[in-house]
Amino acid sequence: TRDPWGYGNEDGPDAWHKDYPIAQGNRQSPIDIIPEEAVHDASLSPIFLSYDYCNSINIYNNGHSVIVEFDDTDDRTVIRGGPLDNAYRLKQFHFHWGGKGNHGSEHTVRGKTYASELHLVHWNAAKYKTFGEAAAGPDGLAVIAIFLEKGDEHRGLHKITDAFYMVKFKGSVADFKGFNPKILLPNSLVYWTYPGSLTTPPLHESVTWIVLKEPITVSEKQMGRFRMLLISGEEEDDRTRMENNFRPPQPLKGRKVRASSN
Ligand SMILES: CCCCNCC(=O)NCCc1ccc(S(N)(=O)=O)cc1
Ligand SMILES: [Zn+2]
Repeated sequence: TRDPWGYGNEDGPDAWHKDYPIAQGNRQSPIDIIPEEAVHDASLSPIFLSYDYCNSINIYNNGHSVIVEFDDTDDRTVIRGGPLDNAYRLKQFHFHWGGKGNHGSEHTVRGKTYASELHLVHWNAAKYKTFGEAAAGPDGLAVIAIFLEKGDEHRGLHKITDAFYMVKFKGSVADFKGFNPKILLPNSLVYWTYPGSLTTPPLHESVTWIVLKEPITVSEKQMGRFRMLLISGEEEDDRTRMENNFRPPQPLKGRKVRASSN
């Protein structure tokens, strides 16, 4: 059975509010970021990523995205600093992407879209007992968003795109050990931050967003690998490609976007 929601005409972002009324809430994500309107906050410390003992466990296709999961049973892989009051543990990362061309990101910058957007999802294990609980709490999650811009090939991305053949179908999972997402970071950790939500159902307003200003570049060939993933299960007749799995920008509703200095 397929989740009642998706990215098609009938079950896409404009219909989500019927099952998830929070879709029309006051701190929904993504948003369009206007750099000139971001408040420069000198009190915002740099983001610290402690990813040295990071180890991935598996890669799976949930029919909405491709997800790499991590062992989050201790504080071995955390982010701290910036807008965060304590350490947040890395749980998973996943992507959103388009069809052809340069659309596919969720956040936009003065209306500019990117080919894809990577989300590194962390949860507040100091305050919540489980990820599921944190995902529903106002300060439960911290997601680092990284834009993927079309350009030269990204050498770190190959390990992930080479594994996609193992998770072509919805519901498929495969071992994926020893991948450290540190290699997916751009040179600069300069960021924008604002209070928002999950960008997919259940759309909980539980995310402190940390959007890096500097994109990483990926090649058209690498983006093509994402589009070989399917939203259909192996047993289904249809072979529907996984693409355009992004939610468009949502109303800011008076929220402040803050900019870091470094
Ligand atoms: C099986 C019961 C699970 C309980 N519910 C778990 C749950 O709420 N999961 C939310 C998963 C999720 C969705 C969207 C993002 S995004 N795109 O905003 O980074 C990040 C993480
Ligand atoms: Zn996401």
